Amino acid sequence: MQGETDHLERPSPLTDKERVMIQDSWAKVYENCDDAGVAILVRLFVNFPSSKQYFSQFKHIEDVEELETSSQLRKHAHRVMNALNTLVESLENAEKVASVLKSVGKAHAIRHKVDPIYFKILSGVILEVLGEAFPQVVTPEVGAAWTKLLATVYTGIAAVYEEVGWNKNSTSSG
Ligand code: HEM
Repeated sequence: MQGETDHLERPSPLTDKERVMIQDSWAKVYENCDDAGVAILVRLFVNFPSSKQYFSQFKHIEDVEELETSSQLRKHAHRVMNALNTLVESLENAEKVASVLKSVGKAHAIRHKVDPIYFKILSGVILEVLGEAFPQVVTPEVGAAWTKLLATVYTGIAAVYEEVGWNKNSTSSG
C-alpha cells in the first residue's frame, strides 16, 4: 500500500495571498471561458492522444479543426471550466472543494473509467495553455499558486479513486 500513497502527499494549504492571486487571474481566464476550455482540451488530446480513448465521438479524430468543433469536446471543455470555476470560487470552503472533487473523481473512476494519470497530465496542460494565453496574468508567482491548486485537485481526485477501489486493470479501454 505504501508505494501507492506517494501521489497522495497533499500540498500545503493555499495561503491567503495565493488564493487572491488565483481568483484574480481566473477572473481574466473565465471571461474567455469557452475559448480557454477548448484550447486546453484540444492541447490535451493533441499532445496526449491516448487521452481521447474515453470519448466515443472523437477518439479517432486527429485533425485539430475537427477536434475544436466536436460537440462532445466542447461540452466537456465547458464542464471542466465550470467545475474549475466552482473550485476557484470556493477556495475558502474546504468542504465544498472536497465535495466537487468527490463527485468529479467518482464519476470519472466509476462511470467513465478514466485513468487518474490523465488528471495529472491535464494539470500540466492547463498551466501551459494559461501561461501562453495570458502571459501578463500568469507571472511566475501566479503560476506557482496555480501549480499548488492543481496539485491539490489531483491529490484530492487520486484519494477519491483510491476510496472507490480504482483498479487500472478493470478499465474497459483494453
Ligand atoms: C479537472 C478535470 C475534469 C473535470 C472537472 C471534468 C468534469 C466532467 C464533468 C462535469 C462531466 C459530466 C458529468 C459526468 O458524466 O460525470 C465529465 C464527463 C466526462 N469526462 Fe471529465 N472532467 C475532467 C477531466 C477529464 C479527463 C482528464 C478525462 C479523460 C482524459 C475526462 C473524461 C470524461 C469523459 C469521457 C466524460 C463523459 C463524456 C460524455 O459522456 O460525453 N474528464 N467530466
